[in-house]
Amino acid sequence: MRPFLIAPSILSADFARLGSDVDAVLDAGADVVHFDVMDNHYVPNLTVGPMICQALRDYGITADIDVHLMVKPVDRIIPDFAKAGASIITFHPEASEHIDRSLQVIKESGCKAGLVFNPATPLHYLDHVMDKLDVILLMSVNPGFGGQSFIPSTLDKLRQVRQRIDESGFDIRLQVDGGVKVDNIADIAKAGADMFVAGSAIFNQPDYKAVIDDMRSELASVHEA
Ligand SMILES: O=C(CO)[C@@H](O)[C@H](O)COP(=O)(O)O
Repeated sequence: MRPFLIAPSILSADFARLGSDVDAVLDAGADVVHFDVMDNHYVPNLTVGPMICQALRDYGITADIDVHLMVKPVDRIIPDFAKAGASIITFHPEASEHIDRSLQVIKESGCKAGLVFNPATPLHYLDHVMDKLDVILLMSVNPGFGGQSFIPSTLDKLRQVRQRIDESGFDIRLQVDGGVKVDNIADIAKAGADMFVAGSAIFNQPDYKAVIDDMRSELASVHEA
């Protein structure tokens, strides 16, 4: 099994000092920066664009930046994020007119590509694109806001996607996002996730390292089992 990755969501970071807050969470042991892009159209909230991604790179952030596009339309913003330093770009299939083309635009921009499934989005969108995916992200809350509770039916959906990935033989990360905490991360990992996005659970605590260490101990018990 591949190493588990912890990806703090900047949605819960301190935007007034974003560079140093992202630096702090990486120093505390996070692996990847999860960058939530909301457009007040596809989701009812508005966050950040490519300029802020570029600002993090200019500040000196070298970790992978995982851009989760909650925007519609999808394609025209992809090259801007790639130029701004994105490492991974994921989008919601129902927000794209041409899923295969959006994946191709991401790959041609030099980034890893992924599809994101809301709690009620069916998995059939995976049917013809497994060979083009580096990441599958299952939302365990409805997108738009941090601090919501994990939707338990996500565990079954994770098991289904884990089986599809294993049967496909492709090298695809299975990411989960929403309500991920120290006390549920082990169950989420047992269901098949290997990349964990957590916003409020990390950024709302004073000691980021303590939370990330606790998450890693929970995850270690899954590897050992
Ligand atoms: O994309 C989203 C919400 O749309 C997430 O990344 C949240 O930001 C996760 O926040 P927590 O549930 O971990 O607080």
